[in-house]
Amino acid sequence: MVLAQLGGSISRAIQQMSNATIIDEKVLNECLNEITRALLQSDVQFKLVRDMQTNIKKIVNLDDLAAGHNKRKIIQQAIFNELCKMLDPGKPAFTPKKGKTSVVMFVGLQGSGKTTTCTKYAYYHQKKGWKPALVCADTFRAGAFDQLKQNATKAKIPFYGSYMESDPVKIAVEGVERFKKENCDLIIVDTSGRHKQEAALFEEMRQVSEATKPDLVIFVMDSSIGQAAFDQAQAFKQSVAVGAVIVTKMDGHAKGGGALSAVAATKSPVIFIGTGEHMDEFEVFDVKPFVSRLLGMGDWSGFMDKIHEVVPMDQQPELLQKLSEGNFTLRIMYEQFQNILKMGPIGQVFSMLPGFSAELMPKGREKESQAKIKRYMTMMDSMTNEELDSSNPKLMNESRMMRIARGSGRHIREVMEMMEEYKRLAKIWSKMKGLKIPKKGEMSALSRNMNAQHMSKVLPPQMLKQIGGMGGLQNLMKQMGSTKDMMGMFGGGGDK
Ligand SMILES: Nc1nc2c(ncn2[C@@H]2O[C@H](COP(=O)(O)OP(=O)(O)OP(=O)(O)O)[C@@H](O)[C@H]2O)c(=O)[nH]1
Repeated sequence: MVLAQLGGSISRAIQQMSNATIIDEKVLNECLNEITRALLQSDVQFKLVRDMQTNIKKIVNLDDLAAGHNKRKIIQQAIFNELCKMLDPGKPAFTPKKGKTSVVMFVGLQGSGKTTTCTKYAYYHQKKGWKPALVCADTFRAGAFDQLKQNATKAKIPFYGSYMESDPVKIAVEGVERFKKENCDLIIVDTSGRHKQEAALFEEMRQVSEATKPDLVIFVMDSSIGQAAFDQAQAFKQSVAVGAVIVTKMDGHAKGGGALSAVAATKSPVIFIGTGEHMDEFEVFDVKPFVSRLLGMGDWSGFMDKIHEVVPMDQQPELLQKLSEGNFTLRIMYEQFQNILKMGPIGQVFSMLPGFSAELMPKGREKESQAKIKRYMTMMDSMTNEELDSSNPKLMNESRMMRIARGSGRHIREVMEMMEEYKRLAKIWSKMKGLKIPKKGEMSALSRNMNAQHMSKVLPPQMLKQIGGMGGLQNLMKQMGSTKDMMGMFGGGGDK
């Protein structure tokens, strides 16, 4: 999970606040100071952090919060909203349409990860049914074409470039023309990342842009530069119409928060983040689900998208039906683990599950988590059908656990640990009972289908009263426009 340290610090600050018997000015200030320290450590600009603190204190007027209301949830919601505001540029980015040819030009400084990111972007869309192609118009860096060619070949994506031609504009125009003729619907042009002088670099970008008329220019930047991203993003924006940003190397640096907030301040939307060197270590950046995952509140709709992506179509209706019945058996957990092992970087998937805190899956510990999942599955392979399909927690007594431990060559302590994990997950998923889950391709329907009745099952009763009961909830949902965000905000069925 990216920004695990930042997310963990914020979640801990909120948790400590909620452990206080009375949440007064002092307790709130301590919580906010903790969050301020974490944000500054993530290199978020001081002014942005100060404004956030001021806004939260304005919103959360403790005197107005009558005793008994869920102050923690309300403060968490205020923190959630302010973090979203900090990361949201308030401007959507162009999104390519399948079947309609789009030309996307990548710009960014050498070392930012641009060439790798071009291929990740192409690969991501290829998996979603686009017909992408890559054009290497970086004639400055020797080896740029070879690198793009190697990446493209590995990802089985058509590419165009030249060892002979030195004019980047010529190569770009030829490449775009050729792939238009081949009916590619997403033509990606990689440009030079370095020149002797910056002016020459910006001039070349302008010429390539002039000649290829891209539908979207994506600026790629390395998150390790932190808040300095503001100046760099502004500089590129002044020379070519940057329409979106991809922030790379979010897996390696603690300064990612600074980079993300700085880019938002330039009003350029971040559309993806790079989370590693591999092709699938590439995540859509959507502010609310990102902040929701950061705070360990999960990202239900993102997880459902993943389920649709990896669960075989014929298994989906039955699995989703069982989940919506809130009947989370060990067999479902086993099937989930099988799917999760197929879904790609575990940290990315787990962070979408409500209740899996950001720190639970820090980068580099995925291997350990993967091994744990496999151990759990080995133990479940020694279970009977009755044990796998039962939702009666009392069924699993000591002698059964002894038998399972012996059968799987594990210690009974490990079986007990697995059962504890199962009970925790079952509790989280039980809150999803009755959730209407749309079919594949209608994920946005999740927000339409999840009407107030379902939401009222997930929200804490005091919160429902606070909102003004069912009527107030319907009204709030209309304002929110999308209940999937609300799911994230109210913990998405998290077990807190
Ligand atoms: N850890 C990590 N490494 C990354 C990420 N994105 C790119 N890289 C690595 O960063 C290094 C530089 O990436 P390149 O794709 O060569 O990008 P570049 O240096 O900007 O080269 P040009 O685009 O040709 O200017 C390579 O080793 C990549 O594997 C990321 O999200 N995480």
